[in-house]
Amino acid sequence: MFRRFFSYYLPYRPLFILDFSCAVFAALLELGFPLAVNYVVDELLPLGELRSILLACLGLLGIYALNTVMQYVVNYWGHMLGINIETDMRRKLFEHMQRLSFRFFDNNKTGSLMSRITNDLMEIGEMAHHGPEDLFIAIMTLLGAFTLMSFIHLEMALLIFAVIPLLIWLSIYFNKKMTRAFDDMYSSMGEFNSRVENTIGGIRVVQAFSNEEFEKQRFSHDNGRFRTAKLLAYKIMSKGLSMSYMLTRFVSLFVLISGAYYVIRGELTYGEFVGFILLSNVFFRPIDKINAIIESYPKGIAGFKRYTELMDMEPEVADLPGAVEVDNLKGDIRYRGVSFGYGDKEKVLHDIHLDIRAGETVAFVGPSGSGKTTICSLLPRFYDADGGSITVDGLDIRQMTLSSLRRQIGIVQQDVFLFSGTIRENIGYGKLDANDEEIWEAARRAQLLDFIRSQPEGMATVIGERGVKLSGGQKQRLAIARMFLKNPPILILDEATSALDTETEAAIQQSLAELSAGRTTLVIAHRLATIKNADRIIVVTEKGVTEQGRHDELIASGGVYSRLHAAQFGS
Ligand SMILES: Nc1ncnc2c1ncn2[C@@H]1O[C@H](COP(=O)(O)OP(=O)(O)OP(=O)(O)O)[C@@H](O)[C@H]1O
Repeated sequence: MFRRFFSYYLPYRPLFILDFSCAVFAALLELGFPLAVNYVVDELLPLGELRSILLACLGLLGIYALNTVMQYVVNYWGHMLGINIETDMRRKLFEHMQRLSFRFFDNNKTGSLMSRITNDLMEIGEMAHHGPEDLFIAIMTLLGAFTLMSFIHLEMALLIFAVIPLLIWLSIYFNKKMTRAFDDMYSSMGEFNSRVENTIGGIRVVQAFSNEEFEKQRFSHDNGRFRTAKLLAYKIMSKGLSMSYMLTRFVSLFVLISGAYYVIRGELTYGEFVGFILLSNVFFRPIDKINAIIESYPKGIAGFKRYTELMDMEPEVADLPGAVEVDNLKGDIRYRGVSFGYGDKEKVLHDIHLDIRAGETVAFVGPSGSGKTTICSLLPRFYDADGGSITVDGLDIRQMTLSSLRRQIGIVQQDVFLFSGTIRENIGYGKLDANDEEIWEAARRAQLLDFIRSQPEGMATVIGERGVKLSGGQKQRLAIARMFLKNPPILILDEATSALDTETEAAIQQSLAELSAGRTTLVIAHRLATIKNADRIIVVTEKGVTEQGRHDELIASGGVYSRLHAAQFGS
């Protein structure tokens, strides 16, 4: 894992070297200061010459000034190193998430994924800056201070050094406990974010059901759990910090008493005594640093573990080696013996055989949950079939690159998802490099012109989050305009007009008819009235495809379709 972590430093070698060398230099200057004081007290003070003392102090001022610059570099450029690494990781994670398949998003909550991209990575960034550098400097200062102290008085130095194993043991002990506590804290933070995301996203449902009280209680339960997890982590941390503080202060006291003893016995000069005290402070400073690392390290490691878990997750649906780019497909679709199930649950599709000719409009009907949507989801490879094959124009869809296949298929979903932004941006999502003329043309064909012109801001009208400021019909038209712009040879219309009133529906049906002209169109419908004119109706039940044919033929055959029709319209 460490190797993997350090690989993120590679692009920033010069920055790392700069930061590291400044930090080492600053640490050396820190060590030099007690020696200088020792010299001033023992050599210059007895001479009684203020001038040379002032000169020496001027030298010290120089050391301080230099150190100030070093500190700035370490703080600013060092953090820049951490921020760069954090930014790279965030970009990689985001890019990786874009590749992950539908099933992954079916099983993971949005809030918890967001928490990984934001909080976790912030902690990793802190660790990336402080971790290796601070550890190295801490060890270096510790050994440097010890060497200098042992030159002054070996016995005292050895006694102080004896405390180190105890401090390190304390660190390791608390570190382990804290890693676990922070792991829990981040898991509950993910859960907590999911809850917030869900409730705020669904606030309209909450208010419509007057369930605010219920949501408040659920929220405060999760909030409480998060608080407990966080408190536990900080309790462990505080115990560790207090123990090591107490220990270091004991040692300082010990230095004072034993130093005074040796001065009285004449084994130590005043200057050496002062130098020793200052050095013992320098000696313990790295321990504070180590404690700081102990605080950030488990958080960073917990975050990095969660990060690598996600990064190691391979997309279930991906390009096969040698997959080809396809373009201008005609849309001749064949399903051969296709079976599919979501996870460990019972299979939804068994041995599906379908032949859809290029340019044909077929409508899938059947009882709810029979698998109509699932059949269509396999075509753009949102999920891969477990068995059998699907071909378009004679080529297996697994032999095509995912992106080129999906460019050939347009989907108008039941629940149109619009991004917060302007009308123009949302139509333009169908073809990112579309010019104004193309966008206006798409809007015209989707019969959106009157609406756009009635808005004071026109195309620049902001439609609110997920398009809340639009009516159901306007959202549908926007989705249709997007499709005109994308202009794919294959279309999937998922219940596209089920939520609209009769008049709007008729108008939208007209746009849809225009949209589907010349394209292979798969319609998933419940409203049998809207699909009478389909070239073919395919009836899907739990048993698979049970009937297919034109409306009149299916009514005449007296099967499932005629019963569904009778149920909707009366016989
Ligand atoms: N993402 C999913 N994860 C797990 N199970 C799913 C998922 N999507 C659908 N299912 C299940 O698969 C079965 C078929 O669902 P599908 O949406 O294909 O049916 P449908 O015929 O389109 O239904 P409807 O007409 O109600 O939209 C259902 O039992 C459903 O519970």
